[in-house]
Amino acid sequence: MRLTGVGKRYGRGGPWVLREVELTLRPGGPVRIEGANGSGKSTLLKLLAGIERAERGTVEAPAGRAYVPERFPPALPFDVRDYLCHLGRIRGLAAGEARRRADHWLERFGIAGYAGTPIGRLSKGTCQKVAVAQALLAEAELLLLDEAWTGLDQAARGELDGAVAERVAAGALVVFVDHDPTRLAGLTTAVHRVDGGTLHEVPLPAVDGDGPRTALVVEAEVLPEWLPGRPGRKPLADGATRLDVPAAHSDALLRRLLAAHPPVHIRSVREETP
Ligand SMILES: Nc1ncnc2c1ncn2[C@@H]1O[C@H](COP(=O)(O)OP(=O)(O)OP(=O)(O)O)[C@@H](O)[C@H]1O
Repeated sequence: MRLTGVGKRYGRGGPWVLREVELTLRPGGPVRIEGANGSGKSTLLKLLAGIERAERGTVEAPAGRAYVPERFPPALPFDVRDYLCHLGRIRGLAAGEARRRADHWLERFGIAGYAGTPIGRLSKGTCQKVAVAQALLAEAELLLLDEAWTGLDQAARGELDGAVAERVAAGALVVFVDHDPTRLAGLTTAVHRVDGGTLHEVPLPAVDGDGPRTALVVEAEVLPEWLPGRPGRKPLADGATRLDVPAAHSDALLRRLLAAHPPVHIRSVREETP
């Protein structure tokens, strides 16, 4: 995915929100876009999603794109499951598969009980879960998340973290905006900052190495290349691998390992205080 010399402004004669933006992204890990309020992060994601058009330059992005907007329009004349199935069909899924995926994501986000509820009657957080589900259901090559965690309860935030790790493991490119600097820390492979209308790559924040750590002994044919917390990996004499991460990343790491294909057998998990 590549942006070359991209310029964007809203309306003729309006100020340029983005100027001469150059960006090349490859699958490998989630990419964070950061910047102050109003700097142009959502605008950049809309360009990548194909929702806004650049006045200058070119945007090359895969056709298979899914997007969670910062504001999801809740006044849609659909029940939750019908809406998800409808979007699945638009994205080329057969009716049965669209329904299977809709039910899968409703279940994972704990909102199966709302399948028959009109979207306009949902609470804000439940509506956000639907917004996230519609994007995940597509299994798109490019997944764009604009503050998608905002308003989700803790369990759903964890589900979304896990879903991002699964998309990355499947070879998708994930680009996200979030004001929490620890969001997907350890999994993120690049950070780009929007400032003064242009984009600069910034160094990845260090994963904290001084606090408590978690050591896991796992057995697997192949371990996923990207793991939350960027764990140290030490092969053991009996063929198992010892993974070592800051304890703050252990839940995300466990979730990722439990969702791995081929499966990973977790032999032991131990907290270690320095
Ligand atoms: N549809 C629009 N019409 C006119 N101006 C717009 C429109 N959308 C965004 N802008 C302007 O473009 C600039 C960048 O907005 P954008 O929403 O991309 O910023 P952001 O970095 O995502 O902000 P935040 O962190 O507050 O979500 C702002 O000055 C905003 O007012």
